[in-house]
Amino acid sequence: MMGSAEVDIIGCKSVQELSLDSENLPSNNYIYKEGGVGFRDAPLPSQSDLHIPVVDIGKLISPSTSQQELHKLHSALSSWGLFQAINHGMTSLTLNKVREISKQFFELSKEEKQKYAREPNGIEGYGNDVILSENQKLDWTDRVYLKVHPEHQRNFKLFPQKPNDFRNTIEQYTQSLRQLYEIILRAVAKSLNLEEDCFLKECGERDTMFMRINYYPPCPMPDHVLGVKPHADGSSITFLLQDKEVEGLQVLKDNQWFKVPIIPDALVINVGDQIEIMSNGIFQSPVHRVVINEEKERLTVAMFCIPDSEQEIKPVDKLVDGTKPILYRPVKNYVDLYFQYYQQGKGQLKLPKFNHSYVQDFSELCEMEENENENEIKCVL
Ligand SMILES: O=C(O)CCC(=O)C(=O)O
Ligand SMILES: [Fe+2]
Repeated sequence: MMGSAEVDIIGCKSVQELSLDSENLPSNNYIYKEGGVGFRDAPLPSQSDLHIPVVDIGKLISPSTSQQELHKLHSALSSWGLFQAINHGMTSLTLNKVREISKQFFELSKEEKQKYAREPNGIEGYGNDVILSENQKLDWTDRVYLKVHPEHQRNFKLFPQKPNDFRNTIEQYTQSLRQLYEIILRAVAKSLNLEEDCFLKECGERDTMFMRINYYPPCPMPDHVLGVKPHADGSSITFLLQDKEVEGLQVLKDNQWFKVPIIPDALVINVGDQIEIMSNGIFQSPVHRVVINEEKERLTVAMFCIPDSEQEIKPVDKLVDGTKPILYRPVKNYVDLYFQYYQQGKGQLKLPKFNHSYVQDFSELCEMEENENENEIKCVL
């Protein structure tokens, strides 16, 4: 762990700094030899008769149109695990403001940004991948990761004070997404013919929201370096505000990567592993990755909704019967396990399934967690 000089050096630099050093190509830790042109050539779903579904939130909540929109939502989540939400109540002005203050933060000097740096054992703040081993593959991205909900748990020491309107903008954005979170979780439950507050209750009262600003500097080797390696999110649901101009997000469907197109005022909403568990696999958290650009930087803002860590997450009773056997084991504090796994560069955490080889993986993980409490591996951004 952390032994080699090379790893230590990479660890000190932001990806932003690495990208400015035009003399040097990215080090091996960033390179996927097998990458090749396929990385960036993923088709847009529309070129293959498939579409990433668009759901109109206004229609979803209006009694005269909700049935039809619920149907779309159900079909979107069961086929892709994600959709683009339009007419969600936030104006382009609001969304652009969120993009702008995020971009302005990354334009600050290194010293200013460092004031909000993640502590070595912490998870929140400004930084990039935690390096745990020499062979770990690294993501070509710098991040700001902050707990934004509930308000009293915000760690203001790590909230940028510059640009001046950073905090206010994030405050308002969080409030809007909080409302949208409730709307979406209700709709997801209704689309499965469950009580509408079913998933909200399952997520517990002390659920949290973490915001992650992802900044992807240009990269001279875009066919062999990834902005974010393939993963599914450990959340209940995730909201993603994409860059308005630069593509990068890809989603895996039927073993093929597809680009997620840019709709400037839409939010990409995907289910995370914890809704996959609660829905007993009817909705599966999509595997996605980020490719990068040779000339252009890209900036996105993700908001992860996380169930109460004390809450036992399990398939809801009504989705289990003789014809639909229970697929997942109950789990608490899934996100902690998820981060440990991801950080070790093991890729995607296998969900705690019954009757499946995954179970073994998962119990190993639980043991790992118990053994490592003293020597805690703290994670990412
Ligand atoms: O930046 C993106 O397009 C996606 C980022 C992402 O998948 C994540 O932060 O989990
Ligand atoms: Fe993600």
